[in-house]
Amino acid sequence: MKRLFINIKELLQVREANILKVSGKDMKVLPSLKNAFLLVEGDTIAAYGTMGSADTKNADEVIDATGKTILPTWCDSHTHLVYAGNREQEFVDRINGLTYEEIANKGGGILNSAKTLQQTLEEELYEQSRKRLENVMKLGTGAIEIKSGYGLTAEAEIKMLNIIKKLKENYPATIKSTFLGAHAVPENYKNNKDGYVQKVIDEILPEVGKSKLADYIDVFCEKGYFSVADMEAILEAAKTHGLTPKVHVNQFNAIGGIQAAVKHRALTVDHLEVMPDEDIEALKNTGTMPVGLPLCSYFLSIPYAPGRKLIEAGLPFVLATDYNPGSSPSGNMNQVVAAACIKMKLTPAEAINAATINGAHAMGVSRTHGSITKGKKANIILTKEIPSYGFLPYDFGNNNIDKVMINGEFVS
Ligand SMILES: N=CN[C@@H](CCC(=O)O)C(=O)O
Ligand SMILES: [Zn+2]
Repeated sequence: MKRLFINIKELLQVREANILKVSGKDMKVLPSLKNAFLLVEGDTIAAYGTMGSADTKNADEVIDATGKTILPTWCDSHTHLVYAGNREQEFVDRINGLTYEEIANKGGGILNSAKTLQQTLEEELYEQSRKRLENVMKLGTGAIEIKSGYGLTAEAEIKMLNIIKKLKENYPATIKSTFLGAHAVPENYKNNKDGYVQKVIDEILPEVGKSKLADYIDVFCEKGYFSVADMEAILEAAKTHGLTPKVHVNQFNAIGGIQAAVKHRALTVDHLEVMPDEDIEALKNTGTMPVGLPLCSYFLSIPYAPGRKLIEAGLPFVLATDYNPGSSPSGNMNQVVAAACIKMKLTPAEAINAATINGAHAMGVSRTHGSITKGKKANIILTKEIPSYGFLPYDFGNNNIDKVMINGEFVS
C-alpha cells in the first residue's frame, strides 16, 4: 500500500538518518519542508520533498493536506501506564491540604496503587491499560516506555510486565518496558528496606531477566524510598541481565542520584524538579539524558525541571508524560509540549525536539522513530489546519490533531 500526502503546508522534523538526538543550541532548530509531499509505503517512510518533485501517479491513495502540518508522532519515554483503578481520593486530599509525601507516609501513594493492582485480575488490568494506550495513540503517541513498579511482589511485578508484553504484541505503537521493582518499600518490609532491596536483587530481578520481560531498569532514588547505595546495588545487579538504567532522581531532594546514575551509564535521569548546579554539571559530556516531566509538576504543584537551564548548558533535554495514577494521571504529550513552553520556557521548536527525536533516543528507538527520515517507521501526526507549528503549544488544551498514523496504520 502506497499512501501519498500532498500539499503539506509544513513537513516538520525532516532529518538525516545519522541525527539520533539533539543537544543545546541545536534544539532551537526544527528542520522542515514547506509545501511538501510525503510518501508512505507499508509501515515505512519512503520519500518526501517539495511538491514540485511529487509523483502522484503511482500512489494507491492520495491524501490532500492543504493547510495542514505533518510531524513525527510523539515519543513518550517515561510512563507508568499499566495501573489499576485511580487515586482520585488522594487528589482531593491534596486539595484539602495534605502533601504528596504526607499521603504516602499514611500508606497512600504508590502503596495504595500496589494494593489495588495486586487485587486486580490480569485480564481486568489489561483492559484498563489498553484503553489508556489506545487513548494516547489517538493523541499522537507512537512510541512509549511503560514501567512496572505497582506490583512490589515477584508475582505482581511479572503480572505487570506480562501486560506490557501483551500490549507490545497487540498494538502498532512501539513499546519499551522497564522493571521498577524498587518503586516503594512494600508494607510488609516497612522496617526492613534492606531486605526488600535484597529480594529485588536476588529474587525478582533474576526472574525478570530470565523471562526477558524488561528492556530497562529503574529505581525511585529519593528520601523515604531508595538511597543512592540501594540504587547502585540494583543497577549493578541489573547489568548481569543486560538492563540499562533509566532512573527516577531529584524529584523532591538532590541526594547524589544523578552522579551515581552517570557512573552506571544510565540512558536517562528523570524528574529533576530539584536540580542544583553541580547536578547539571555532572550530566555534561556524558551519554545520560535529562528528562523533564512537566505534567507531574503541574499536577502536584511542585517546581518544574529547569529545562531552559539544561538546554543552555548544552544538554539534550527530553520531555515525557510520567502517565501514572498519583502524580500525572494524563498521558497527553500535546499538553506536555505546551507546559514545557509555558512553564519551562522552551521554544516550540525545542519542545518538539524534546518530545520526538530526543524522546526516541531516551528509549533507544531513535534509529527508527522520532523524525521524518527515509526508512524510519511511518509514524506521523497530521494536524488540522493551523497557522504554524507554534500554534500547537499556544492553543493548549485544544485538539489540533486531524489524523494519527502509526506503523503505516491510521489509528484515528
Ligand atoms: N515518583 C515516583 N513515581 C511516580 C509516581 C508514582 C505514584 O505516585 O504513583 C512518578 O514518577 O511521579
Ligand atoms: Zn515516573
